[in-house]
Amino acid sequence: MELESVSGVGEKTAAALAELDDPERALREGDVATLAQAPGISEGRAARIARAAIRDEHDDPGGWAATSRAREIYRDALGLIQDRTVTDYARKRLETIYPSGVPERIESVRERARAAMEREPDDAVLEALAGVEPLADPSDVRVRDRCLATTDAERYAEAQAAIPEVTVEVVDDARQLAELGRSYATVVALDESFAGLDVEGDVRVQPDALENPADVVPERPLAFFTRNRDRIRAAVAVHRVADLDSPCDLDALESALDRLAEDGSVRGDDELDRLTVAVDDLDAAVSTAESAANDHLRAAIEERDVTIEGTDLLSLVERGAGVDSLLSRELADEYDAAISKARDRLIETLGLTDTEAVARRAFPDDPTYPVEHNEEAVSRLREELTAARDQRATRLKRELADDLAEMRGAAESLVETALELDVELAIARFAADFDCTMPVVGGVEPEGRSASERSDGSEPRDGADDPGFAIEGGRSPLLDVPFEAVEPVDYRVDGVALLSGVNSGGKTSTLDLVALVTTLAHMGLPVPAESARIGRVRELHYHAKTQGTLDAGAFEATLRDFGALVAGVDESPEATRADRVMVLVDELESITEPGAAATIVAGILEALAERDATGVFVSHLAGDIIDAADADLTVDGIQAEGLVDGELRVNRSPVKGQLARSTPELIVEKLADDSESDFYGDLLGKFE
Ligand SMILES: Nc1ncnc2c1ncn2[C@@H]1O[C@H](COP(=O)(O)OP(=O)(O)OP(=O)(O)O)[C@@H](O)[C@H]1O
Repeated sequence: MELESVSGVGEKTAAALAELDDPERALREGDVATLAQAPGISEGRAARIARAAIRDEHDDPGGWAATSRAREIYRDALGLIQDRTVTDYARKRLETIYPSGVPERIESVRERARAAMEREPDDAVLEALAGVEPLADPSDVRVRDRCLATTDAERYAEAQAAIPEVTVEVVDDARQLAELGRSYATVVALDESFAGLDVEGDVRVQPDALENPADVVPERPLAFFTRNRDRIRAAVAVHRVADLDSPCDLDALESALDRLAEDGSVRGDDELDRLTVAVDDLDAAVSTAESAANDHLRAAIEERDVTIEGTDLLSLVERGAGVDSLLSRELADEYDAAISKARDRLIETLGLTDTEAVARRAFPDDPTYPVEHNEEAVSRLREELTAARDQRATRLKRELADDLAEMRGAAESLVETALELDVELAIARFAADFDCTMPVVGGVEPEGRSASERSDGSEPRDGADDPGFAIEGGRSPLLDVPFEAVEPVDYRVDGVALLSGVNSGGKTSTLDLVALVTTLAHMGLPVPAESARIGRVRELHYHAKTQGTLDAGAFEATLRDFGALVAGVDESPEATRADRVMVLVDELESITEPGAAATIVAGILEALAERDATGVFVSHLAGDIIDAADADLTVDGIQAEGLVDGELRVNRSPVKGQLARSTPELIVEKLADDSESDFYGDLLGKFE
C-alpha cells in the first residue's frame, strides 16, 4: 500500500508513518494506537487516518454524518461504547468504527458486533484486561562486558552496523587480543586467523558471529520481552480467565517470563546469585577476614611472654629492624594460623570455589603485624569473579533467549487478541446495558442475510428493504433521565413526516433516538430498541433547534443549506437506494417569524418528499405547515393523555397521522371541565 495514496495523507504524514515498523499493517487493521506512535501524529489524527484508509478500501465517500448535530450524535454513540472499554487501545480502536452508507463496510462491522454480543462480559476478565497494553518497542540495549575484535577495518564497520550493542575493537595481533581478554568478560574475535590461539580469559574466535547477532547479544531478543513482560503476563491472564484458545503453552511462557528480571537479567539461578554477591561483597569480606586475622594475632601476642636475648635486642635496635623478623621467629605458627583463618573466612563468606587459589593469595605468607591484604591479589580476584559472573549471566540469557525466541509470535498474538477482546467486550457491555438488538439495515437482516437473497426459501420480512425506518421499543441512553426510567418509544416513518407534540412531550428526544439508532445501525452496531428496521442512507442531516430568531444573514445561510441539501438529492433523479438521505430537523420555525417559517418548512418538506428522502421535521406549527403545503404531508403527534395533578401524562410514542393537541388546548379543556363558566368552553371551541 502506498502510504500517500490514503486520502488525506500527504508527503509529511507519509514520511512520519514510514517510521513505523509496519505502517501498512497498522493502516489495514485500523491500529490507531500504533499509528499514533508515528512522530507528530496525534491520536485524533491517527484515528482520522485509519478511518480514511478503511473508507478508501470500501470506496466510501465519507461524510455520512453531514451536519454538526449528526456528528455530535455519532460522537455520543461512540462515547457510550468507549466508556465501556478497559484499555486505552480499545478506546482508540473504536474510533475506526464510523457510520457509513456502504453495505460491505456496515456488514463487516456487524459481523464483528454479532460475535461480540455472544460474549459474556465477566468482571475477572475486565480486571485482567487492565494490565494489557499494546506492545512497545524495546529501548536501546548497550552491553559493556563483551566486545568484538577484528584486525580488518572493513570488518570493523560491518560489525558496528550489525551489532551496535557492543564495542568493536581493532587489534593488530594476538597480544592486543589477549589484552582485551583481560578487560572484557568475553571477547569475540571475528578473524579466522586467530583460530587455535590460546589466550587467557573468555576469548572466542567466531568468524560468523555477525550472522547471528542474538548469539553474541542475547540481550537483543530478550529486550522485547523485558520491555513487554508485564503486558504479556496480563495477556496470558486474560486468556486464562476468559478461557480463550492460546497460540502457545501458557505455562511455559509464564515460567520463562518468571526467569526474566525487570532489568533484563536472568533471575532464579543460585550460581549467578552467588557470583553477584561475591563481587558486591568482596571488599567487605576482605576487610572482615583481615580483622579476624588481626584479632587472632593480637590475642596471641598479648598472651605471649617473649624472651629476647640482649644481643638480639641490640641488633634489632641497631639495625632499626621492625618487629617483623621477631614476629617471624617467635610467632610464625600464630601468624600462619591467623592468615589461614583470614583465607578460610574469605573463601567461606563469599562461597568461593573456582577462584579459591587466587583468594588465598589475598593474604600474604610473609608475617606482618597488623596483617594486611594484598591489593593486587584482591583486584585479580575481583576480575575473575566479575568475568565468571558476566559469563554465566550471558549464558543464562542465551538459554532464556532461545526459549523465548520461539514464543515471540505467540506473545504478540496473545496481546493482540486480549486487546481486541476489550473492543468486543465494550460492544457486548453496551449491548447488554442498553438492551440492544441488531437492526435490519438496508434490508439486511440482523444475522447478516439479505432480505432479497434468502436461500432457505423463507419469506423476507415485510418491508425489510424499504426506505424510512421503524423502531419498536426504542430507548435512548442519551436522555437526561436514568436509563431504567426511559419510556420505550415506537416510531415508524416512510418518506417524510411532521412531528407535532405537547411541550416537553419528547419531540427532540424522539429525533435524538431516531438519529442515534440510525447512526448506530450505519456503524454496523446493535441499537437500543426491541427491534429496528433502518433504510440505508448515504447521509444523515440532523439540524438541531436554533436558539432564537436568526438575523437576515444567518437565515439566508440556513436556507442555502437546505437548498444545497435538496439540490444534492436532486442530482440523482433516479434516486437509487444508495443515494437516499435522512433529514431530521428540530423546530426550523425558530429561525424566523411563524407565518414565513410555515411556508418555508412546507416547501422543503415537499421537495424532500418528491425526492424519496426520509425526513422528520419537529414543529409546533404542524397545522400551519399542512395548510401551506400543496402536497399531502404526514403529520404524527406525541399526545398528552391528560393532565394529572397539573402534570401532563404523555404517550411518548408518536401516533401516526394525528396532529397532537397543544398544551394550552389541554389546559383550557381541563378548565372547561372543571369550571361552571362558559368562557373556557367557548375558548376550547376556538381550537377546533
Ligand atoms: N422516552 C422518554 N422517557 C422518559 N422521559 C422522556 C422521554 N422522552 C422525553 N423525556 C423527558 O421529557 C423531557 C423533554 O423532552 P424533549 O425536550 O424531547 O421534549 P420536546 O417535546 O422536544 O420539548 P419542547 O416542547 O420544549 O420542544 C426530556 O428532557 C426527558 O426528561
